[in-house]
Amino acid sequence: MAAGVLLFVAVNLACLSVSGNLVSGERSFSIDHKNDCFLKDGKPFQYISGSIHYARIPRYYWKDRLVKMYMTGLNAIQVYVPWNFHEAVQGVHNFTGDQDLGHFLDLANQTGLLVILRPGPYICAEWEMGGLPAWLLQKPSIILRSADTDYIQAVSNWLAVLLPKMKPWLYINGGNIITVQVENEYGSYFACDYNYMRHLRTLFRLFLGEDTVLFTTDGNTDKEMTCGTLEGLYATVDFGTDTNITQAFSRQRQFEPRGPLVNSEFYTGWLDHWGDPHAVVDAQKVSRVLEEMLIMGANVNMYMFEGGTNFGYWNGKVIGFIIVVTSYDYDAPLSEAGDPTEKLLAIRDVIKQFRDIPSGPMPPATPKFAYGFVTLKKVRLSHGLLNTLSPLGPVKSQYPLTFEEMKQYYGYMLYRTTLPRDLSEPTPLISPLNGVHDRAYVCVNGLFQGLLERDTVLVINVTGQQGDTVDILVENMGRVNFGSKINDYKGLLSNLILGKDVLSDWTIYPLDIDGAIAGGWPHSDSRKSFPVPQKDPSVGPVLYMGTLQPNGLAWDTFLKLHEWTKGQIWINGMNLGRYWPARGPQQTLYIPGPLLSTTLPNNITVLELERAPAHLRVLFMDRPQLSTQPAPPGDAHKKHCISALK
Ligand SMILES: CCCC/N=C1\SC[C@@H]2[C@H](O)[C@H](O)[C@@H](O)CN12
Repeated sequence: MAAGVLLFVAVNLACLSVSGNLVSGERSFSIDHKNDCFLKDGKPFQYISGSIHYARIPRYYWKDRLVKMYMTGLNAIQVYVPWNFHEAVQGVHNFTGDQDLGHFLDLANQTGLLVILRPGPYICAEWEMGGLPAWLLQKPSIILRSADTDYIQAVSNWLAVLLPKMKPWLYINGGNIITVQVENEYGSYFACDYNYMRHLRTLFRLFLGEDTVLFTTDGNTDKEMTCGTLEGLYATVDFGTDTNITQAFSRQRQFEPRGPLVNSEFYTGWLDHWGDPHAVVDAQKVSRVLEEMLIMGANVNMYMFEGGTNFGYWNGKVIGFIIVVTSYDYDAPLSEAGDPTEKLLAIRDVIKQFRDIPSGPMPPATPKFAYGFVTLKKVRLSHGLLNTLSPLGPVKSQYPLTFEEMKQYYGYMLYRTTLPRDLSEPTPLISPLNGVHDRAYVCVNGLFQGLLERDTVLVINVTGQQGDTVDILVENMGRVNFGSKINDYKGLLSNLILGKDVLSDWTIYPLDIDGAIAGGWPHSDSRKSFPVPQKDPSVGPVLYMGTLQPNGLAWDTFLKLHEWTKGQIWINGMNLGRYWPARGPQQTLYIPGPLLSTTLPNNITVLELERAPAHLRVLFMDRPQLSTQPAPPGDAHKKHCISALK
């Protein structure tokens, strides 16, 4: 063992012998700067924690995942609170159903798990806009994550709702929250605004009291730690399996000469972007590095332990057109569907060396079912369709308006105008300022002409006659969640040029597809409307529908859209997220069993944006496929199904 590690080990073993002098029965959680450890009720405490995001798991499965984490030997979980998940509309707060954070914390408490809470207000997390609500962008010049007065006002209003709500769950108040993080890797952000961090510290202290352990997390570089840390907030670091542990903790010691060693995000896997290979991290490497840190007496949170899914439009992205996929499996110890893996087994074997593992069997993988093929059909176009999808009606504007200007923040927007002249020859349609955010599907008189894609496809050719209807469906693929470009406006941010003409006189339809589907459309479309003759556009944006007949089972399943291209899918009104098998690596979408009905037909709606296969079939499988490379034959899928755990 390297000398450096021995030094850390010696210092931290001291912590194991100490015991604080507390009034018996008094609850406390604090930092012992003399013996370099946490103290829980006056006794040395080392947390072995895992990240789990309730916003990425249906409420029904929260307990299942938490029990599996407890049975692995964890004594704590780390939880992000996505601001935009709870305040989608400014001033309207939702803490019910899948947003019921209090219920999640109670389940963790009942399961015997302490909580490391990370309320941000920014959280990164490969989550839409890093958890910040898009309505903040109503102020075009807002400087997010700074002392910008409008941003600070919105943050203060949000934390004045959230933090008092969290106070009863503080460990010192009888709950299970032991530490609370302020902001998130702030040192990696350009602003480096100490007034902002001081304001947050004031709010957290105001609402959570002086006794709560507040901390920060940053990458282990000097610049990051310099801008991300603040007096009164305990500085911690994050790093993965390829980082030198001694160097990383030495960096923490530069800022916290005494106190517990903490790796707040030990990466057990990694995230996927559309078009990249599926990321995996070797299980043996994870368990070896974990063991080294625990031997040093370090406190470790494994990021992720249970990743889950970016349902709906919740995925994030990095700058440009590098977009996080729908699955947040993260190659984590618990799979996206909550199945224990070999990696979990290896981690559990390590933890056994440091603390007693709960007796009893590991709960098995939830049952999966291959419901088989369902053949879809096109949704009948009708004159009333736009009234259904855009009930508030269109907005007319000489030049395009953004999603934010239209006060629609997610999904799709239809921009309609007419051809200013005859285009007998293919004529370039360009977005000169790369202003298509993020993809635009261009149709003329209902016929698909091509697509423009941010950063990559900036010109297509168009033909038609003067007066033809030009429909441009613009897709918001998720907002930047990391770095300086998180002011990620969506829609047509600049004019489109067709030949020599600037296209103008737009009719803009905010599309509430989710609302229409939640209202039963298109399966209950009883409207006596006259179908519009379809020029059979087998390419371009087309809606499809179908039904998965009930079979008495509501088991988890995975939907494969083989030979479909790219789109969005809803089942029984739930937006399952984006699919893009043509780009990969993800090939299947996770469908939680509780979403399905055991007795009623399960309604499927698909918005295919580019091209559907002739067979119009989708396949419900009993195993995921997260890589473009098909899973090897045999029991490879059992990589995710260790049901034999003792
Ligand atoms: C090189 C960019 C590093 C950005 N930080 C990342 S990528 C995966 C994780 C999660 O986003 C997590 O929310 C961040 O705190 C740290 N991290």
